[in-house]
Amino acid sequence: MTLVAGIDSSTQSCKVVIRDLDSGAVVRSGRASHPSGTEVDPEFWWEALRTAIADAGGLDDVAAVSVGGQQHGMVALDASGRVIRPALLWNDTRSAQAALDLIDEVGAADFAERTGTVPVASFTITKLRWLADAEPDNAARVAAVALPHDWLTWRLRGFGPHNPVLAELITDRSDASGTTYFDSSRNDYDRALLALALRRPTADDVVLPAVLQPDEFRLAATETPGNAAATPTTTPATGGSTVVDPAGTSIPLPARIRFAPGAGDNAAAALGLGAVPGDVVVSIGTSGTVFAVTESPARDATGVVAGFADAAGNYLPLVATLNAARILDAISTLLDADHTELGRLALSAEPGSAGAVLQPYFEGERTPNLPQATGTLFGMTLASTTRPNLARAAIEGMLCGLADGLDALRSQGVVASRLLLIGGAAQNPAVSTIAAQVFSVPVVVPEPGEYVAAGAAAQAAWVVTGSRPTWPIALLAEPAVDFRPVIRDQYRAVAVV
Ligand SMILES: Nc1ncnc2c1ncn2[C@@H]1O[C@H](COP(=O)(O)OP(=O)(O)O)[C@@H](O)[C@H]1O
Ligand SMILES: O=C(CO)[C@@H](O)[C@H](O)COP(=O)(O)O
Repeated sequence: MTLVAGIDSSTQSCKVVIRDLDSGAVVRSGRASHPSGTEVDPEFWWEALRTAIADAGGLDDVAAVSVGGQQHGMVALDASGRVIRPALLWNDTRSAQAALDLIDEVGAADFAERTGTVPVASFTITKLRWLADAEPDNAARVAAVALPHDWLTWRLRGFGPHNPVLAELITDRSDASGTTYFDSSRNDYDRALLALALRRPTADDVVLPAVLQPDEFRLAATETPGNAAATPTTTPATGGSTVVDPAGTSIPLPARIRFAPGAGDNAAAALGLGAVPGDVVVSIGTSGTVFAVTESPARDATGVVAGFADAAGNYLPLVATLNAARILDAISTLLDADHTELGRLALSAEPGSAGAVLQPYFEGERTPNLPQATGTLFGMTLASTTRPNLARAAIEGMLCGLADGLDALRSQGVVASRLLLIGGAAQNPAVSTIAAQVFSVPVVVPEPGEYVAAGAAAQAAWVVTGSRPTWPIALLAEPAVDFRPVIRDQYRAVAVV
């Protein structure tokens, strides 16, 4: 049996799945938590990755591995391969003004034309401009910029401060397209935009990860000519090699293990689900995302739809919200209920929550672009202010933001024949039931699973066989369309945009 490993280094945790290459069956898995906060030292991700790999029984019998991860986070490295400051994550809104400044300087239409996307605070380019303005000494030291999955792949291969070969950073089109200094039509970086962000005359000397094709791979540092700083040793049990890290953080890896390019988490999920044109994926994790695989790029000059690339050579127009599963976490805590009880309460209320409407901008919002916003509960009356209505209003408000996202995708020509609901909160039956009331498209809930890690595992399989695997997807539920216009009508009536 040939095994491949897929990793999802997401906002809240790191998940590892080991799959059988032929059938796609999950053979074993592991996970570990990430610290909370919108600014995180990448060493915590590395530590969580090591823990999750150990929890999954190690990688010493896998043929290939690939890392998917949260998009956009700024991992700035100096010339000695050290992380200059904690990474700013996709949900850190401090670069909102930097986004406005860059749009002023470049123009929204030009940004959309050159990169597919108009920047908001989430995107890497705005974080680099924030660094240049707020921490110029740190900005002056930037020798390379990586994304979370690029940096983890580099570390896993045996590079790092102990072996700082910046030129060995690798990535893929999907994650590169989330920087807003990459043009996924030309498959090349826009270094003029990068220089503008860093306030430098040129950024030609800044190392950016090499963008690999889906069937391209790299080997470990010990097996990469000219990069032998990490001394090879032999692992007796497997006859393989160990990537030695003087900091004592080695992960045993088999000889000749292949490292696939990795991907942004949403593109990896699309791959893991086998999404095809006509499928729209709604992911409800820390972020809420709505996206689709398309054959041509989106270029939305209004900035609502991000014109990303996918991980298989197509495109991935996407709308993201900052407020998704954690709204349900917060309301569960408020109601002193666990997720199961929250769902039970929500389903005991009527569609429309008796007029209660939760606009869930608890962490500011990205879509609509309101980084300073806060959440608001509208429609409080003696009749509506009950635990069931509040539980339902939380789910309805969260889903209405995503339904607006689907409308925006459609305005870019995306066809929605069915909607695949994934992510931590999709496991709640109340979420899928209410989704069938909010979206006027058939909803399909795949079996609970780590679809980002599944997509990364598919990338790993791809670099072993040379072609994309077709692994089956089991469905958990297909709730009948039960569209209740009252939910979106009420939400629209209170909309702050
Ligand atoms: N049954 C459930 N109902 C509602 N929320 C849930 C449920 N199970 C998990 N979650 C929430 O889903 C989130 C984790 O989802 P995940 O997709 O792994 O997030 P991320 O990829 O952003 O790290 C957490 O906020 C968790 O509390
Ligand atoms: O910013 C985006 C997409 O543009 C987010 O989707 C991040 O990629 C984080 O994803 P999760 O950790 O919430 O799954």
